[in-house]
Amino acid sequence: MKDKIDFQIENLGIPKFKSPLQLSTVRGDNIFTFINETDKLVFDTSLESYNQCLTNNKEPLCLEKAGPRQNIHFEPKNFTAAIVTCGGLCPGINNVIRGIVMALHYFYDVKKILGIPYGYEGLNPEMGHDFIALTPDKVKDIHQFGGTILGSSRGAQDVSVMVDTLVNNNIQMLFTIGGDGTLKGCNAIGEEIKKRGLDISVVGIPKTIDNDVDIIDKSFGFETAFDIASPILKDAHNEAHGAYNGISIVKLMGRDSGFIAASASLAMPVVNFVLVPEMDFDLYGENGFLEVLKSRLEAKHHAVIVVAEGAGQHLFEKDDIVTDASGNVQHDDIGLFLKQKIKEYFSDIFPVTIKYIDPSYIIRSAAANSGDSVFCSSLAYQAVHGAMSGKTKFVVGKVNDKFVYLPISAVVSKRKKIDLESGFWFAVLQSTGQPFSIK
Ligand SMILES: Nc1ncnc2c1ncn2[C@@H]1O[C@H](COP(=O)(O)OP(=O)(O)OP(=O)(O)O)[C@@H](O)[C@H]1O
Ligand SMILES: O=P(O)(O)OC[C@H]1O[C@](O)(CO)[C@@H](O)[C@@H]1O
Ligand SMILES: [Mg+2]
Repeated sequence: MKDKIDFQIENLGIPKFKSPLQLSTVRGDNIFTFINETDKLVFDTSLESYNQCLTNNKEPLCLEKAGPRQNIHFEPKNFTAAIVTCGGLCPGINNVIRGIVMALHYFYDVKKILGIPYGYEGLNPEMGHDFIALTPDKVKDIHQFGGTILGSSRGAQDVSVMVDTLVNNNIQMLFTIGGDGTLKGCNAIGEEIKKRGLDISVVGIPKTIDNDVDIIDKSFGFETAFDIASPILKDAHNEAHGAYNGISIVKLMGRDSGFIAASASLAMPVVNFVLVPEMDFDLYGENGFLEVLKSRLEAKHHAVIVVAEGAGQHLFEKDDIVTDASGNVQHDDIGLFLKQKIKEYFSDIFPVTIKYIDPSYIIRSAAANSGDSVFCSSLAYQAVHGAMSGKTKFVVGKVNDKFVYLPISAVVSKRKKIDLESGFWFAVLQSTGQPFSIK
């Protein structure tokens, strides 16, 4: 049975230089072994899928294992690498920058590394931002801080101008740290490079607290974001509990996917209702949210509601769609809307006390927690190994808990959303006790 590699990564050429890494080529010598290009991982590990492959005499869909290769494409010392960070902030960006610089410098002897300031904007010379020279000394302490030392931005830039900038500055490797938009931008830059026949590798390291990048297990920063959100839910519970028929509403980020709201609520099981963009809930009617909330208050006299910012958008009457500079839809404020509707509904039923909490940017501007810090440096090292071997237009991430390389195109074709039929969402329903459907 031969592997079918649908997740095939493009390569700039056959790697012809020997890696400077002193690794092993055989198992059993207690030294890490180079990854062979034929080392693959099966994507769907279920027995059902395996049996289907056998029955249909088909090859399983495989993934490229991440890690250092024995032969590399770029001659160490001889080139310039660059790093850019785009989109919203996210815990761990500085850890990834640090990891990339350290790996390039110490593993591969790459001495010229440039930081591109303020996102893709920094690749447009007309903006007048100066590049930042990145050295181990410059980045050694940055993992302690949230944000990005390079700055970020949203908004479209001319891909051709950005590629001109790479060429004019002899940049042969570009690491882009960002969400779906950044990754699409990275792919577009990679396509333009290919069109021009240039020898430049572009890499994406998926960053988003929303955890909405498809296929990968999780994006870095997501875990820290819900880690910061969960103690806030405990405080919200104290507030709700402190009043007879007290209600706390906490709005958490999550533009189109409710992973932060759901995970924070699982981490702090004091939440009674989690409302996410993936749900199509109603406010009114016998099984509508307000009636379900009333039953909860009659039984327990307090309630904690966590709502993701993208939830309930179907409840607004919209005249026109507002977008940010990158074209992302800006949602109506579901938190304040719910507060108002709850107030109105209970005004002639019984008195309620409502506390509204919006932690907003606090959950994404902090430094990475320990778990994310470990994850970020591994992502950075794997990204460097892949780029050095000449792979391009790829992202690094974990799938089935293993580091792999995936074509950017595979992860940006759709957003990852909570599957309402999954065990994950069932766990949320078990933890909160909210009805399976609020209609
Ligand atoms: N299809 C595309 N082609 C080229 N560039 C793009 C594309 N989509 C987005 N970009 C650019 O990528 C950058 C970041 O995009 P965006 O603001 O959507 O953030 P993001 O990377 O998705 O991060 P976040 O998770 O914070 O939304 C912007 O400069 C945007 O113009
Ligand atoms: O206000 P900004 O910086 O445009 O970003 C807000 C958005 O960014 C995110 O945090 C994703 O990065 C979303 O959850 C949120 O909607
Ligand atoms: Mg985005």
